[in-house]
Amino acid sequence: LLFSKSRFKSKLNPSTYYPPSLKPYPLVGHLPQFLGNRRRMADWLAETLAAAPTNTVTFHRPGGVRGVITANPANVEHILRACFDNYPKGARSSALLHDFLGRGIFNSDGDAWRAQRKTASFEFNTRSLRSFVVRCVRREVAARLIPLLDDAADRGRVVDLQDVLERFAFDNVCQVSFGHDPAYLDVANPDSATCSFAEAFRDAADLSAGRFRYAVPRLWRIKKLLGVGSERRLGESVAAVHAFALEIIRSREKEGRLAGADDLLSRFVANEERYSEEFLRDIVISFLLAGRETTSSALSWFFWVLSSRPDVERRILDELRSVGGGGGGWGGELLGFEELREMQYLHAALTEAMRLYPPVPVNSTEAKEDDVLPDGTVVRKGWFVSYNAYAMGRMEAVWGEDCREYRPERWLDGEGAFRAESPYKYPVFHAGPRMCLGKEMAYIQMKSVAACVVGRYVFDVVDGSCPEKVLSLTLRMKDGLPVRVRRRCNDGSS
Ligand code: HEM
Repeated sequence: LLFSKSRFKSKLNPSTYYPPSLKPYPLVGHLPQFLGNRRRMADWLAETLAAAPTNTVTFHRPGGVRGVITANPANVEHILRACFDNYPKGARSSALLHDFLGRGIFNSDGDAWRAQRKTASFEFNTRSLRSFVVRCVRREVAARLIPLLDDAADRGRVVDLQDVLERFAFDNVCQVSFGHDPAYLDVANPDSATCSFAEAFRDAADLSAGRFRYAVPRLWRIKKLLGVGSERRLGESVAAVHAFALEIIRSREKEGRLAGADDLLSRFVANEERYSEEFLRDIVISFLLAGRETTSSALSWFFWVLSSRPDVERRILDELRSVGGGGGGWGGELLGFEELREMQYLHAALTEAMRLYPPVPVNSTEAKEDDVLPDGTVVRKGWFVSYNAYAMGRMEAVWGEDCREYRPERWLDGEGAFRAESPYKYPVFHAGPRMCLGKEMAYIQMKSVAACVVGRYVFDVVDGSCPEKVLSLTLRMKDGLPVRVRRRCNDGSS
């Protein structure tokens, strides 16, 4: 009896139970399973977590480093809120990202994080920043996005929509963060300084993220010491990004806060607190990283999902007409904040796309002390503890039997108004004290772009099969999203 009881307990306790396909190997832990599934990592992890008794699995890395990945909302709440102090980003992640992000808000814990969070959350919540964001987005849509898509429609050109959206987001977040317009979407008039900054930024982000994927954890340190390979390239791109950011900071400090300058850097410079150049550089780089690929990832997946859902597109068009059609047209006009706020169905359609394709698919912390998660999973000091937002969107236990279906209606109440869910069930924007500061800004940007684009154009996706996913800091499409662009007819039909 005792024997069978302990067997039963170990099956229920995910810290000791492994399904046959997930038995760790001596010395190398789960590395063979990770390597075997590297091309479909996101879906493999989602399947593995769905099959686990409490949607939580303990993983072994080579060298015995262990960690827990969960898709269980009670565990997520425990990590992100109830025991927040026990789950900082931790020394490992901080070391991997330090060259690029320094002590910026994304890469700091404790008092350094708290101080930045306090100032930044005050600024992010001001009405003047919100109107500044709306102005920047409208300008970028009118002056660059529409001309680019009109040109593609006139010439019947195929465009990589993911690339277009990433360029759009980069311009936008640079303007909001430090009042600089890199004109990266202005593909017809490339400015070499801008391109090299944007490309150095992209390389620095990709190569820093690559450090997390080393099978031999400290190999990158040896490469850095020797100045070879990816570490040499990382050093060069980080130096270029830092130099560019410092140049802007110095000129801003000289000018002080310019009359009417609403960007985040000017606001930090104008603060009574005197911040060092390094502090300002790190925080600005963190903002750029936060806003650069997140909204573009969300919009790329949204447009891909929409390409096979004319019913959802029709409802967005109806809503557009009801809020902003002006002269009775089908929208596509540049909407203001109030009109965007009224677009509850569009809000739901974007939120639902991010449930299935969260821009930040996985997020990790490091346990400061031993702990037990609400589902009984044992966590040891120093282990990584991650939640997997991608898997959570595909969990029957969280969203019900239709969890894999794209259904914006699940976010609407009987009156058609958007109804938010618990952030622990939907941690797409993180949750608890470190919740995303740019959520409102992101929705303004995404809704403006989606409203304008759906109202004016029809995209024919060149290859209709599901794009291959790249699981990095953000969920990108490996080969982009090539589309043919057509102008929508005046009556809204395609
Ligand atoms: C769809 C778009 C976005 C999504 C899904 C998203 C999601 C997230 C997530 C998951 C985190 C937690 C990351 C971590 O702790 O490692 C985060 C943090 C953050 N986000 Fe966003 N984000 C989005 C857009 C933005 C934008 C446009 C900004 C503005 C610059 C922004 C600013 C921030 C900041 C400053 C933090 C750090 C908060 C802290 O650590 O206290 N985000 N976001």
